[in-house]
Amino acid sequence: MKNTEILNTQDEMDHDHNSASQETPLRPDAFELSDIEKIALIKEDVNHIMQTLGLDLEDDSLKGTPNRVAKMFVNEIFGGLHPDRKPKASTFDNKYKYNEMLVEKNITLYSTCEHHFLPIVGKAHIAYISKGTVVGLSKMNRIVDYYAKRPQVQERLTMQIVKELQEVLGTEDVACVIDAKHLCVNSRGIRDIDSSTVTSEFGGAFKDANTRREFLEYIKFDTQF
Ligand SMILES: Nc1nc2c(ncn2[C@@H]2O[C@H](COP(=O)(O)OP(=O)(O)OP(=O)(O)O)[C@@H](O)[C@H]2O)c(=O)[nH]1
Ligand SMILES: [Zn+2]
Repeated sequence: MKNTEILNTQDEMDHDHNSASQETPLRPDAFELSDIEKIALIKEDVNHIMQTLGLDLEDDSLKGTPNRVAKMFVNEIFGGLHPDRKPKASTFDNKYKYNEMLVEKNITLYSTCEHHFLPIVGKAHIAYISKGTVVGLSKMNRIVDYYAKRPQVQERLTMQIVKELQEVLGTEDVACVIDAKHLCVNSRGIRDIDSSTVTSEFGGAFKDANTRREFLEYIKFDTQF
């Protein structure tokens, strides 16, 4: 049986949406250097780590690694640190007058644990109930991807996704559940390959038990095409 660690942010965390705990901790000078300058500095740092480990940086296969890791950090796995990369979420009037919940489920999630810089891999499920505005479906996947591309803890990631969609949609009625594997738990340390972590954030109408249950029922659908 799957051993699932439940971290229910709804019950256990502070719900003040302006609280600093939701913000990724960044220094005030975080964006003073350009991406190109950051890549050059990180390349030197990775070079230093590899030298310390005793690796031969003249080796054909290793010599490009410092540059590859630096580019990957700045442009890919930590690319979501830069606010310029926040996806523009195109919204529309709810002219269809669709007033039920909309669920975008099984959104593939790749993030990085901020404690060990190891991958977090999982699925995010989002629901909202329109108060007059709708958002393009793919924008929900893009918002997940943007906040995932940071050093993260799963609790903060879940809350950041909900807060962003609440702002974009102009409603509190947004929920997110994430089920993810942390390689820092699965592949090192305790090395429990089967455990995964579930977090949830239920805003507005989703605090109601029936509405929440409806969302949780939909995400159980085993959609095959
Ligand atoms: N709450 C929370 N904890 C996380 C997350 N990702 C990793 N962790 C945990 O952060 C903790 C860091 O604990 P430390 O004791 O400083 O790290 P460690 O010595 O490497 O611990 P072990 O993993 O137990 O070997 C570990 O228990 C991780 O499992 C996350 O998204 N949320
Ligand atoms: Zn970790």
